[in-house]
Amino acid sequence: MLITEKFHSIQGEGTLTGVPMYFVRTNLCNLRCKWCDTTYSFTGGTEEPVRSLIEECSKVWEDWICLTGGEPLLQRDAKEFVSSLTGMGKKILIETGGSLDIEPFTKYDGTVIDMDVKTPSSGEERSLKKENLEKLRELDYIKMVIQNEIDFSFALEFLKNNLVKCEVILQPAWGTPPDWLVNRVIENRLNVRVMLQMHKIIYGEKRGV
Ligand SMILES: C[S@@+](CC[C@H](N)C(=O)[O-])C[C@H]1O[C@@H](n2cnc3c(N)ncnc32)[C@H](O)[C@@H]1O
Ligand SMILES: Nc1nc2[nH]cc(C(=O)O)c2c(=O)[nH]1
Ligand code: SF4
Ligand SMILES: [Mg+2]
Repeated sequence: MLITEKFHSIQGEGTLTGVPMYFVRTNLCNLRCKWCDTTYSFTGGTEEPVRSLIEECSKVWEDWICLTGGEPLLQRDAKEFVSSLTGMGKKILIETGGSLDIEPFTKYDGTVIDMDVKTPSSGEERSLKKENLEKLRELDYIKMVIQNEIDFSFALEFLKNNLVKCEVILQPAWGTPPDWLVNRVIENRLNVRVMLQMHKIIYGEKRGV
């Protein structure tokens, strides 16, 4: 697998926020979100044999591995990585942009999928693989990054037009006032969760945290 970085931290986003995890960040992404905070994963990277990555991850003290990127589903060995480690009892949170087929990764009990539905401010709002919506399980969740009123309206429309079985998280694009988003959710009586990127609140905008 082509790797950008690996580090120990707590999960900073989504329903598992606060849970200690070992992060494996793969290199390369097929999307180019305008506000992407991880553009350093677009180039470079170090090729690491999947077998040695599996061995390394099987030995970490954390119950959870966070497989992120870049776009981790682009990696040919991602399935082997997930099937081997879940087979050994590790749990894996997979962060994906939503444009690639998630089905192979929903077959394992030990996985949770965090799937973005890209909003207009990303410039990638047409990238969603729609079939993925039916494949999400109850424990998975959808994340929409909200930067402005257009994104919020997009989220409203999306939730009106799609039957979503799992939790929906609205995450302010970093720098967007969270109180604005919370007020919009309340005004619209939206049953979603608003969550911030806690690792950036704790450490600031840094790599490897
Ligand atoms: C860096 S991406 C990597 C995984 C995958 N490519 C994806 O987009 O889900 C991890 C998460 O960070 C979010 N993210 C990236 N830049 C952000 C920003 N500036 N503000 C808020 N969330 C951001 C993405 O939307 C995604 O949910
Ligand atoms: N602590 C921490 N939590 C995260 N959750 C998703 C991340 C990501 O960049 O994919 C991330 C990250 O970079 N750090
Ligand atoms: S899909 Fe994820 S890694 Fe790729 S550009 Fe968008 S936020 Fe960044
Ligand atoms: Mg990040």
